Formats: sequence, C-alpha cells, structure tokens
Amino acid sequence: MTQGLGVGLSILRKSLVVGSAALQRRMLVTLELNNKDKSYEWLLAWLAHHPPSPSLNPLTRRLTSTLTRSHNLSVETSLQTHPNGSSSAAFRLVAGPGTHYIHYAGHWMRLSRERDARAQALMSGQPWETLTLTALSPARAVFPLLLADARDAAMKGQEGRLVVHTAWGTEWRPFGLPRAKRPLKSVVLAPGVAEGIERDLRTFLSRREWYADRGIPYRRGYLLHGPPGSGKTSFIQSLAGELSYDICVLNLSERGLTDDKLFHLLANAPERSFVLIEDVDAAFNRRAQTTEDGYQSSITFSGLLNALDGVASSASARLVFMTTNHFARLDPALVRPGRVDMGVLIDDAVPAQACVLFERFYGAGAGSGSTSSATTSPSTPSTESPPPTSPDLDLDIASLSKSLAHTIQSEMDAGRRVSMAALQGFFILHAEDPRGAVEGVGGLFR
Ligand SMILES: Nc1ncnc2c1ncn2[C@@H]1O[C@H](COP(=O)(O)OP(=O)(O)OP(=O)(O)O)[C@@H](O)[C@H]1O
Repeated sequence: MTQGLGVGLSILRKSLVVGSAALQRRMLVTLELNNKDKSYEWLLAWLAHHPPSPSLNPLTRRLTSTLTRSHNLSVETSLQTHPNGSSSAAFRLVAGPGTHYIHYAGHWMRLSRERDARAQALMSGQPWETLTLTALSPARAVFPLLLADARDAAMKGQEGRLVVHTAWGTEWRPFGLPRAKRPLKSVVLAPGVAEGIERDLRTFLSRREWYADRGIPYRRGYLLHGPPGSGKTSFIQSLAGELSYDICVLNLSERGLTDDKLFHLLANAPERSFVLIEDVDAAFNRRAQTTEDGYQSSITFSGLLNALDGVASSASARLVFMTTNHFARLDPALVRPGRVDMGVLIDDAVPAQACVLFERFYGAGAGSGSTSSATTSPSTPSTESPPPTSPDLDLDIASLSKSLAHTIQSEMDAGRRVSMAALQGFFILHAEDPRGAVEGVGGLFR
C-alpha cells in the first residue's frame, strides 16, 4: 500500500516536471544574447537608464524598484583621459548577474544575467556572459522592439560625439564615454594644410567604386609628422568628428601586443573608423634596430608592415593615420605609397596660424566655445576654453594681431620657433590680457 503510494507520487512528480517543461515550451519565449553581441551592451545600457519612474503604475513601480534596489547591481566604470593630461571616471549602475524583472510595452519579462568565469574570450580574457530574456509567448513580437529601442538609445548617446576605441586583446572596445566633438576650425594649421588633407580624404571616400573597378584595395594611409604640440592628434580627432567617424587608437608599444594581434586589430577595426597609430617611430626606429634586443615592443617591423598591408586587402574603406615627431627615423618601407599615401608636415606656428588662434581667443565671439576642448567630463573643467572676454574690452585686437604676426615672423627669421600648444597655453595664462600676451610672446621662442 505504502509502496504503491510512493510509486504514485513519483509518477505524479515526474509528470509535473514534464508537464511544466512542456507548458514552458508552449507558453514562454526566450531570447539569449551573449557579450560578444553588440545588443548585449545596448540592452545593459538601456536598463541602466530606465530606473523606476513615478509615471508608471504602482505595481510597475514597485517591481521595477526591485530591480534597482536589489543587491545584484554592477558598476561599469569608464575612464577618460583629457588632452590636458587630467583624467576622470564616470560610473554607471547596470543590472548585475542574477535575475531582474522588467516591464516593457505592456509585457513583463524576466531578465537573467549570467556569467561563466571559467569560459573566457581567448584574447581579451573577458568572462563569457549571457543575458536571457524570458516572457510569455505574446511578447515575442516585442523583443525586436526592445532591442531596437536599446540600439537607438545607444546611438543617440553618441550623436554629435566622438567614440574612441582602444585595443583589448584582439578586440576594439569603446574607451570611456563618447566625447564632445572638437570643431575642425578650432585646430588651426598653416594655411591650406587642413583643407588639403580634408579634400584628399573626402575624395578618397567618394571613390569606392573607382577603386573597386580597378581592383585597387580601398585604403588610404596618412602620416602627420612634425614637432610636439603642433596639433597632429587634435586635427585627426577633429577630422574624424567632422566626418562622423570613430577613432581606434593603437599603441604599438603596448605590452602583450603581438604581430598576430596587430594584424587582427587592423583588419577588424569597426566600420567608419580611423585607425590612429601615434608616435609610430616609438616602437622601432630603423629596421636595422629591430634585432632581438632592439625591440621596445613585442611586435616586429615586418609584422607592422604586414598588418598595414593586410588592411589593404579589406573590402571596406580602411583609413590609417600615423603620427610621429621624428620623420627622419622612419624606415622608407613604412612610408612608401600604399602604406602612407599622404605625408604632411604639421609644423610649429607660422604668423598666420598664431593670428587666427589669437583672434579666436580675444576677438569678437571669443568665449563662444569655438576653441572648446574635445572633452566632456562635467567634473573636470577644461583648461582649454578661455573665459569669456568682456564685450566692452577697448582694444584693437586687429592691430595687436598684426604686431603678434610681426614678432613671430622676426623670431622665425632668427631661426627660433614656437609650438601652437605653447601659444595656446600662453593665451590661456593671459586670458584677460591680450596686450600682455602679445608683449610677452617673444619669451616663448626656443
Ligand atoms: N594647430 C593647433 N591649433 C589649435 N590648438 C592646437 C594646435 N596645436 C596644438 N594645439 C593644442 O595643443 C595641445 C596639444 O596638441 P596635440 O596633442 O594635438 O599636438 P601633437 O602635435 O599631436 O603633439 P605630439 O606630437 O606631442 O603628440 C592641444 O590641447 C591642442 O588644443
């Protein structure tokens, strides 16, 4: 009798398990995303921006509050280094590993974030993670809407902003939050230089079919060389912003970077991005120095050439920008056409440049943000935007500008030079005193 009851109960339990599994299959719909997928980041970011809202109904508010009040929140920290050398961090609370509930477009969904610390992406070492959304079957149609919403929110956050990516193993990952774009005009190069580079790039971008018809790899390499503080990096960043491209910054001296990783990174840069290799001379100087002991990084010179050529075989437009302070140290193999298609000297200040910068600082409209920096951190005030000048400043800026041009020309004639960065710093120092800036500028020359 007791035995019969036991068997009966066990059958009942089994049927319940099988039944509930069948019911789940019929009634529930599940969507799984892993952290290799872009939607994964978008969805996490979307969740972070949808805290409990007083406009929701009481039930919704209570349950959504559970999501944000629960202990399983994670912090995502973004570090940003500003051009003035300072850095700041931004924090975002996102749904941590565990179970959360969300209400979207009239449907309740369960969201599980799971992390498998044992499974890691081979190159980046990042743990494998999944987000699983589970809802009643009718919510199936809502999943794509939710993902599209998350994507649009992510894109909106980047509108008008410059996204900088850095290498993480063999992957590119956004570095910090998207930054405010720096207007191209705020980087003042010698007359015609900026226009020449921009024209070349725009022409290249308009010729995709022309390249395809002729079987020429659709890539272009630029090398901006010249003394420190002449605006090479600032110009490249502004140009990317102007064309709504991202920037992928590659540091050749980075520990752990190997030829293979470099090849992979260059071949897999995100669409619509510039690959920026700064101080390209720093990793190796002349080829002769790339001997066993000569390397400062673990990549080889031929590895770099291969990576650059590998990029060339890619079907989509590939734009590589390199900078150096020491053009003469570069191996001719690196700067040959095909690897560097346009090399441009970005030099110390000439009178025309200095005058434009001066007038931007002190002339009408100064302080309107035309020289605003490329940074966004609310916590770190930019040192590059001059305070607004008083409108009734009774000074003849045009004649001061002429006298500045005269000083710069005579210093140049005497073989002395000044960088645009030094001029900028000096003008910031004399933000309220244009006359003092012009009178003291001679002391900056070296
Ligand atoms: N031509 C310029 N016009 C406006 N600002 C400039 C210019 N050149 C330099 N600056 C200012 O000086 C600072 C340094 O500039 P940037 O880093 O672009 O120079 P760089 O040539 O890339 O220097 P390095 O070779 O040392 O990397 C920036 O804050 C930038 O605003």
